[in-house]
Amino acid sequence: MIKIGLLGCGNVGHIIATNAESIQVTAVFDIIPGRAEELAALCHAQPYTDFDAFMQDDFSIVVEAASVDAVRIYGEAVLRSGRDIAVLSAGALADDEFREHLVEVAREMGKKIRIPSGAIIGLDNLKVGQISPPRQLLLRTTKPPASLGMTAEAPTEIFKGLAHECIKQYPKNINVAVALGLAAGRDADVELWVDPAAERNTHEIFVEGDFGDIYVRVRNVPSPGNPATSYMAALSILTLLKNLENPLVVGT
Ligand SMILES: NC(=O)C1=CN([C@@H]2O[C@H](COP(=O)(O)OP(=O)(O)OC[C@H]3O[C@@H](n4cnc5c(N)ncnc54)[C@H](O)[C@@H]3O)[C@@H](O)[C@H]2O)C=CC1
Ligand SMILES: O=C([O-])CC(=O)C(=O)O
Repeated sequence: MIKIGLLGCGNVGHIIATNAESIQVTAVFDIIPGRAEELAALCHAQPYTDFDAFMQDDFSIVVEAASVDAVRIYGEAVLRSGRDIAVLSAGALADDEFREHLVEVAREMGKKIRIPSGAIIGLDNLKVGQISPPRQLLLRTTKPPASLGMTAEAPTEIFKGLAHECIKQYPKNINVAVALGLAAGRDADVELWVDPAAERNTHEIFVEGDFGDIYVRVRNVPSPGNPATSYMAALSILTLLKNLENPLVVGT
């Protein structure tokens, strides 16, 4: 059974730790002590608020469900310890210099940085863009205003531009856009909307290239502990973990 160290004991951390049927969460780490202790008690793991102590525990992969900052702070140390890292806060990799360095460290150590599809669908086949670059790659995301900590009377576009700029302003809300770009091999265009009538987190993906054109709409149910995060994002990382040791690999 694969042993994981969980970095981040918030909403996604809870979903992972309490649904970990074919994986064993041995250690959990959070900057907020109460969170680490509460989650550790739920899944019979060891709680840590000190990163170096956490890294001494017994696990083969770190699952990051914390923040863009956490990836920047701890990503390299995880890889240098000889472990893979699964990254949900993919927005950290929007910074070319940081990403190239982290990838170089992973290559040097023979380890992997794994990015799940998260709150969207189809990252696997969007990778065809690495061979046949898409002319259009647009993500239109619409969320309830409260999930971004704001109010709005009507549907309002709060950002239009490139993913690597959007993630700087909304690091808790648009990691999907950066993941999309990493898959397709180019920065995605982003339109971020808030809509007071929205009950779901909707991601619409528009792609056009020599291969044809694609339109995908994902209408995600918000997760119970954090409405900004879609429930699917937690299921996606759980699925990645469940399949790590499966000899049958489905998807590009
Ligand atoms: N790639 C994707 O499709 C998606 C990515 N996300 C991202 O996943 C991450 C987790 O989401 P949630 O669990 O809903 O967030 P959350 O806010 O409920 O939980 C995050 C936890 O991580 C802890 N944390 C944050 N920074 C830390 C640090 N530097 N060191 C240690 N602990 C730290 C916090 O104290 C908190 O307990 C967020 O960054 C979110 O933006 C969320 C949805 C989709
Ligand atoms: O969960 C979502 O719908 C998207 C999200 O927050 C992110 O990409 O950071």
